[in-house]
Amino acid sequence: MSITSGIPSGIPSPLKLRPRGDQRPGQHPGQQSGAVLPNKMTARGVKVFYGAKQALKGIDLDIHESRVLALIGPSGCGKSTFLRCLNRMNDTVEGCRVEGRIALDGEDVYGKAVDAVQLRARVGMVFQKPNPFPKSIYDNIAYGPRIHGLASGRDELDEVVQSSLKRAGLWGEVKDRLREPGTSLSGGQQQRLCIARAIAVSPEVILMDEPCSALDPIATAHIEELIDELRANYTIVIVTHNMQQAARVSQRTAFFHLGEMVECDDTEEIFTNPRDERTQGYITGRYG
Ligand SMILES: Nc1ncnc2c1ncn2[C@@H]1O[C@H](COP(=O)(O)OP(=O)(O)OP(=O)(O)O)[C@@H](O)[C@H]1O
Repeated sequence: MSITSGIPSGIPSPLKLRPRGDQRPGQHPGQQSGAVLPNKMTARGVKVFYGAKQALKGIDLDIHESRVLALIGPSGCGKSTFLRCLNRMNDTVEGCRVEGRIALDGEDVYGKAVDAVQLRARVGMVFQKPNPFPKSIYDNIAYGPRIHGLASGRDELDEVVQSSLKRAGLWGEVKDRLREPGTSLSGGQQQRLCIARAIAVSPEVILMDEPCSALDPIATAHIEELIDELRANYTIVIVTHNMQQAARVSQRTAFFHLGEMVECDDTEEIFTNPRDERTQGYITGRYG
């Protein structure tokens, strides 16, 4: 499947900055121009503190259903921190405090009634470094459905394992070696295994934190194609340092800087016609 987004493969120079406040009436700064798409998740006034240090300074962002949203920005600007707020991975970080509201289908994910483990099944995560469990390829995928009671018997579990591996584009390569350790796969295959593992519990949103940074260009191309295919069924948020990758895989891009979300728009707009000079500086390589 083609993953071109209409943007040339190099990083295009921005044509000009749009004047600040050049927003359509009623449009939220984190909202895409053009057609109104349903929000799968929303963030409002999200602040994050690590002890006394503030890492996010009030993020407002809409995450549209069945789209890929890329989070870009210089190192330390808070992209991963924001990503981890979306499925409460920050709950596991000592001294981390989150304020504001994050909703999934309108429901506050930090609400008292919300079970973080269940939330993480709905909002799955793929990490920078492939991290298969020290188990067989089969058991890597079967683990989540087993603990969440998503398959009623062996046949159903086999079916979930097969369909997850197919969706992750890995079935053909591993169907005859399901009992081999997940760690016996190549790095790119391991990352697709981790994506299959996330898919196996039927998530609605998949968060990806620099999923290709440990991979070679061919494995990266495989994952990028996969991301494009997956968005038909899942909402995806990806953190990437690679602006060509953001341009290739995402429909919307949000630029973060020093704990703020500076602007979010159609990816093509961000890369050709950013509103803010900080975005322009970053995408033209002046800093970051
Ligand atoms: N566990 C932690 N404890 C203390 N400070 C942290 C922790 N995690 C992140 N930070 C700080 O929060 C800020 C944002 O970090 P974060 O990792 O979210 O940025 P990032 O944009 O994802 O960076 P990078 O692109 O380098 O991965 C940084 O100043 C970082 O040092």
